[in-house]
Formats: sequence, structure tokens, C-alpha cells
Amino acid sequence: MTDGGSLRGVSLRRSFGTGVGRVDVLTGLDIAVEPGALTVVTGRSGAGKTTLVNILGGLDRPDSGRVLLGDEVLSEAPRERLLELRRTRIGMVFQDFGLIPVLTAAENIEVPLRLAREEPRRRDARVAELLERMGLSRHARHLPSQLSGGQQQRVGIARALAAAPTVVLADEPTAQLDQETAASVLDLLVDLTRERGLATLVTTHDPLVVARADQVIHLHH
Ligand SMILES: Nc1ncnc2c1ncn2[C@@H]1O[C@H](COP(=O)(O)OP(=O)(O)OP(=O)(O)O)[C@@H](O)[C@H]1O
Repeated sequence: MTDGGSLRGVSLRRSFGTGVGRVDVLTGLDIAVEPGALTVVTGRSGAGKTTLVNILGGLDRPDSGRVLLGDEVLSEAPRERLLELRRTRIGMVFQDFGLIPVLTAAENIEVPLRLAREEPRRRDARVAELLERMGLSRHARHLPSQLSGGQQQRVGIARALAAAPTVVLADEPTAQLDQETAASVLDLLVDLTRERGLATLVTTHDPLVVARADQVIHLHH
């Protein structure tokens, strides 16, 4: 496996607020999310899981420390380059699925491919392949409101993978799902991680997710 897909945080620090209201959320955290493996981040509510995901995904910058995507310093990349890396190299999966309600399942998956200016035939082929892989071929034309929670999260995962990223960051992806559905969504994410050599990070409160991890990082600020 090359180093191109690993995502590392080195000495990450992030605080919010000032004076007595100041909260030191990350205080020198080191983390390496390796290709083909599931890294799970746990910690009670407020421990900084979302803060970490936002920093690793380039949505927020650390106060100090660095985020490295392969050999590139993501945390210091100029805005344009950061947007490009986020579009092409990093897939994000959200607790509330984050689907666009007026677009069908297929159209939601297509969004990153349109942003990447992929040509229509390749776009269609990629969307069909992902729908098939997610077991959603029959639901291509359904709106999110016509899908179950588990199906919506499968669409969310397909969308995250559409542009063939090397890294997947999922912030509590199973929190809205019942246990059985959560287990099947997690199975899918683990299988895709192995199959595609993805560097996958999942935050969770769920012991079942922790049990599947190759690496567990416990946050307590
Ligand atoms: N933009 C912000 N401004 C001020 N404080 C913030 C901001 N973002 C996060 N915090 C604070 O940082 C701490 C960590 O928040 P974060 O959302 O990362 O925790 P979490 O572990 O994801 O929690 P949960 O499990 O509830 O989602 C909390 O005390 C929160 O109030």
C-alpha cells in the first residue's frame, strides 16, 4: 500500500472561546488513519469527536499541529487546493445522512461527480455501479423521504465514495439507526474499507462499532 492514502494528525490543538469560557478540546493529539483499516474514535459527548473530524476533513483548521494527507499538508493548503482535496480525496458521511431532499438517490450520488465535471456517460456508469454495490439499484429514483434510514445512509456512503476518495470520515454514521440496520451499514463500510483500501475513520458511542475497529482512539479533553 502506498502512503498516498494515509491521513495523519500530528500534535493537533484546538480550543474554542476565551478567558474563563475557553474550552481546550484537542490538546496535542496524534492520530494516523491508515489505508484499508477502520479507525474508530470514541469519547463522551463534548469530547471533541466532531472537532477532530472537521479538522481532519479540512472543514476547520487546528490552532497548531498539522494534518497530512499522504505527503501533503492539508491543514496549510491554500483554499482552492483544500477544496480540490476535499472534492477528490476525502469522502464524508454524516449522522443525519446529509442528503439533498429534492434529489433522488441517484442524483444525490451524482452530485460529487458533477462537481468534478465528470462526463455524463462516466457519471451514469459510476452511479449505477455504486447503487448496485449498495444494494439500492431498485431505489435509484426514490427521494430520501421515500427511503428507510438505513437506505438513506447507504446513499450517503455511496455519495461519499462517488469521486473515488482515498479517505472516508464518518461522524456517528449509525447513531440514527436501529441496532440491526446500524450493524448492516457498518458491515458495508468495513467491507468497502478493505475492498478499496480506504483510510476510514468513524466516530461513535456504539460498542458494536468499537468492536469492529482495527484501531480505537479514545478522546477525553
Ligand atoms: N464552533 C465552536 N465554538 C465554540 N465551542 C465549540 C465549537 N465547536 C465545538 N465547541 C465545543 O468543543 C467541545 C467539543 O465539541 P464536539 O462537537 O467536537 O464534541 P463531540 O465529541 O463531537 O460531541 P457529541 O458526541 O455530542 O457530538 C464542546 O465543549 C463544544 O461545546
